[in-house]
Amino acid sequence: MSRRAPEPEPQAGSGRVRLVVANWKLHHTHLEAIAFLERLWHLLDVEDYRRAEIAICPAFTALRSAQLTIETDGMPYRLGAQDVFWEPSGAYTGEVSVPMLAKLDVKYVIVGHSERRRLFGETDDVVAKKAAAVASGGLVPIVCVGEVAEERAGGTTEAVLERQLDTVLTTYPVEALGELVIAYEPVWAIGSGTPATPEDAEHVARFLRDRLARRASEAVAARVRILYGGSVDVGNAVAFLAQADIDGLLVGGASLDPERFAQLLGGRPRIASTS
Ligand SMILES: O=C(CO)COP(=O)(O)O
Repeated sequence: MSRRAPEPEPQAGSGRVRLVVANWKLHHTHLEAIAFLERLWHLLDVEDYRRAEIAICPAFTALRSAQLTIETDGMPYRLGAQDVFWEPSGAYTGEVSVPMLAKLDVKYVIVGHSERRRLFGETDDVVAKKAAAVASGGLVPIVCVGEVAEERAGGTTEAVLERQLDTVLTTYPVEALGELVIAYEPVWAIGSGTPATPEDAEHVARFLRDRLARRASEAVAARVRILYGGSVDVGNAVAFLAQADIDGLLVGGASLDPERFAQLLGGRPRIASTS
């Protein structure tokens, strides 16, 4: 099926284009990825594409198939990767580089997801190196920040976020700052079925934007897109998107099934009802 989808429109108030990202984590083979994309393309209305840019982040093994499927059918989906290494090439067995992803038409790269930090020992410095490499290579990092339950209970959420964000800003190419995407993912909300409240998430998004204004500039702070992630689903997506400083969503579990993800993107109540 070949049809043209409209470009996503900037939000009236902020001028920022909403971004909804599917992070499939360790799910879906390349065949399942193709089937998912074809089904999503069938389910979504042309109008759904005006409301948000949609990015799909499959496993590395599914990127090539996803790229071909998207290109062949002229689908409006952006491709994203879930991780990357900061060196462009070399003796780094098992790693994948930014130039390799660029050749697959990958636009976004998730860096610093809490699962990478927690399970694979990624430090703030590692996350900063990856984010800078992605931006220098002309791609857009989606930098994940977020506190664990103990930090939240101990009242150190803002200090943790500040440290995570500031480390990235220290080495990030200045000319690319406006394109940066930040995802606030409170670790306790990921996969738990207990999301942050939209008000709490907005409070943190505002905090991050203020921090960007101080560390970079007002202009950068006004352009950077801030996403919320952590137990986002059909029933709460609209409430998060209704917040002034939340420009999109980073969706895990609810992005795996095309019917569920399509409903989240365009299902009732529609995202349009927030603007
Ligand atoms: O980690 C996440 C997305 O990156 C969130 O996962 P869930 O949506 O499954 O809570």
